[in-house]
Amino acid sequence: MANGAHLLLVDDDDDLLRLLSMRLSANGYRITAVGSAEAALARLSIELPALVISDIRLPDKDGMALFQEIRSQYPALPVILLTAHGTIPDAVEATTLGAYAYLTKPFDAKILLDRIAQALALTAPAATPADGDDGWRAEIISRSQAMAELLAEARLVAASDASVLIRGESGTGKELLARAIHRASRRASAPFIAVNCGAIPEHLLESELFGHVKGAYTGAVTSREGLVQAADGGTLFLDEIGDMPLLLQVKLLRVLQERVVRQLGSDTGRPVDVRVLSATHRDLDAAMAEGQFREDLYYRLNVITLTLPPLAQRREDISLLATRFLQMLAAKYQKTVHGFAPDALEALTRSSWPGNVRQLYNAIEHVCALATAPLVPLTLVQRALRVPTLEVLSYTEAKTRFERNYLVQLLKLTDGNVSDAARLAERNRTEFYRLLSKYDLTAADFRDGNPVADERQE
Ligand SMILES: Nc1ncnc2c1ncn2[C@@H]1O[C@H](COP(=O)(O)OP(=O)(O)OP(=O)(O)O)[C@@H](O)[C@H]1O
Repeated sequence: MANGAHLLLVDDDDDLLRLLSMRLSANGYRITAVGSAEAALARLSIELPALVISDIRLPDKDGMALFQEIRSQYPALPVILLTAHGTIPDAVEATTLGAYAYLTKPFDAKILLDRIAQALALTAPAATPADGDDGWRAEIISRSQAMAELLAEARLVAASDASVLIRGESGTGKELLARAIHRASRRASAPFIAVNCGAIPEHLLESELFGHVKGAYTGAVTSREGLVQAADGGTLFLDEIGDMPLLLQVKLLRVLQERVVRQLGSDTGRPVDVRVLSATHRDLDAAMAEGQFREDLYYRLNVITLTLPPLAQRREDISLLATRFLQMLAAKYQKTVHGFAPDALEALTRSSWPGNVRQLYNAIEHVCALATAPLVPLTLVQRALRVPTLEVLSYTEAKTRFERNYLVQLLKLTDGNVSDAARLAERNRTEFYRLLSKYDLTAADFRDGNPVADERQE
């Protein structure tokens, strides 16, 4: 749906301008229509639209010059160019400079509507809750329906004191969500203590969680309060709970049931009031079936489950996350990078992201470090995604590369034994040697320090 998005139309053809305005208004857009580049720049300085649709040929300032000015002054503003046949090369060049798309006149209104919707979807702002009270989730960047629903649920859950199990693949933002729940809860002003149960060795985890008294074990030279106690009044976040050793699971369960912590080596317990949030990327049902995770603890921790969808299932979030991360990193590294070229953003959106938001952040950090222009091009994104760029080789070059690789593979496979390699290639030795010398390959280089007896060049 158009949702009343504001579009600026720029064309010196009055009839087209009128027709387009009617069509787009009928589709729910708010339209400002102007007949020249100067008028367009004036409008932009008054009110920034969500998108500009501009003819490439304009009377005063050329449409291309207008486009370039928009690029430099408002780099995040998407532009769709309209072109007649004579100006197609300019339009193609404009897309390499960051125009979202170009359409050749006469164009199909349906295609224009599709392009507008796509461009707006890539650049739409993050959803802001209607009550404006979004401080609790300020760190969570999202605009997908899936995340909006999850956050609405999290907000409700936060008001209760129920234990919450947050599930989701690694890097989906489980800890971020736990912090947000804490911030939205009545415990917000008390501590939020995060413990990564998978990262602390078993023998240390117990004393980290419950604390110890002086002399409880060799090396316990002073008494120490545990993390459960430190979270008193607040929230204890047990990350990677699926990695908690069975023995500690029993002890944790007892603390949660009795609401009393006993330091290692002490006989007396101290009352504690904590809300427990836990997270796992492991399949706890399978862990329970295998006897690796206690069922009673599972039910105590899992009063409510929230599941963070993998990034690939909320692709609408990708361009927003990427753009925000780029802005944050550009500021951090003091680089002049404003945004992504449309095809670069599309490549990011289409990628599979098995490492989820963490992997996306790392990719953007890579891109930001290597960026040399204000608009990140597709090639740089492909590099960060480790997608090989399509290299068009001549037939001869492609054949040469193939032959060289083929010979190298054969020599590796046979440890440099030319007789065996020639046999596999179904060529005689003389011919095989000729091929090797054509590519400057020496069989001896593939032998493991032991020259093969019968391999002497003929
Ligand atoms: N929606 C989001 N908005 C902004 N940053 C995010 C979002 N989701 C995740 N991140 C960032 O991605 C990184 C990974 O997030 P987080 O540590 O919360 O994931 P996790 O699911 O707990 O990972 P793991 O299972 O590996 O512990 C963090 O740097 C976090 O700030």
